[in-house]
Amino acid sequence: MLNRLRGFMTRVMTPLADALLKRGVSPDAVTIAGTVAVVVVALWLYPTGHLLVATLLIAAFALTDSLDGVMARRAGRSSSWGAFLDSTLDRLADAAIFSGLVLWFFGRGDDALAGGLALACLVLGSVVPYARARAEGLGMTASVGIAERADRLAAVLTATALVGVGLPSVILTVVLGLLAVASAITVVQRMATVRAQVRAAS
Ligand SMILES: CCCCCCCC/C=C\CCCCCCCC(=O)OC[C@H](COP(=O)(O)O[C@@H]1[C@H](O)[C@H](OP(=O)(O)O)[C@@H](O)[C@H](O)[C@H]1O)OC(=O)CCCCCCC/C=C\CCCCCCCC
Ligand SMILES: Nc1ccn([C@@H]2O[C@H](COP(=O)(O)O)[C@@H](O)[C@H]2O)c(=O)n1
Ligand SMILES: [Mg+2]
Ligand SMILES: [Mg+2]
Repeated sequence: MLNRLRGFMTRVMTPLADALLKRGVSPDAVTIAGTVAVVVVALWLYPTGHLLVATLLIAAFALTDSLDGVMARRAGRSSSWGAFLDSTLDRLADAAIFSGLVLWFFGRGDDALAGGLALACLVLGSVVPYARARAEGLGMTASVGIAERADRLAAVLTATALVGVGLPSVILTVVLGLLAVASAITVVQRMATVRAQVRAAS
């Protein structure tokens, strides 16, 4: 759903992208720095219970995933390497965010249900992009579904921030549950679209 905001994000990010390019910063550097920042914050501040600060930092750093692509396109430097690096490091960032929540809930957060649901989001959320990557590797497409990456991040980050400002933690439990279900549906949607393409080709 949020993928529709790509055009808007490009317009918002363009001045910053141009300024960074002018200073000699490469898209790859932004991809790597943004991922390292998300991973460090998620695995450090979530397990220690700093839910609000961690979420605000992660949301800011996660936006570098829009920035790097804008930079690559503005500089005419979009490359297969860049696409591979971007997608691979996205998986690390996603894994760190949900792992940080798992560590919190099974640690001092002391909520096994929320921890289990965060774990389900971690696993199902890694199958969603795998299905797309495998489809694309086989010459098909599968970039469909109700819970693509930007949707998953927006949902979990918003709910975590709300709990971080003091709202009941059941909000995050419910959102994690819905997100796990939405991720599973997205996997099924991607399998269905690949199956349809295979059938149409045979
Ligand atoms: C009480 C306090 C409340 C405060 C709440 C704060 C919480 C924060 C809430 C929301 C923040 C959302 C952050 C979301 C960041 C998303 C980043 C992102 O994914 O953007 C880039 C992305 C590009 O996608 P890629 O093609 O690089 O990625 C592909 C994707 O990962 C696929 O995964 P799959 O879908 O399959 O699971 C992979 O398969 C594929 O391999 C991979 O390549 O997407 C976009 O560009 C889409 C638009 C993103 C929209 C983000 C919305 C952000 C909302 C507000 C922004 C405000 C702007 C401020 C800018 C300030 C700049 C100076
Ligand atoms: N270091 C990078 C990062 C990205 N790219 C190119 O941008 C595309 C992804 O754009 P997003 O707006 O979705 O981040 C990616 O497929 C590459 O073509 C790049 O070249 N180098
Ligand atoms: Mg990117
Ligand atoms: Mg990306």
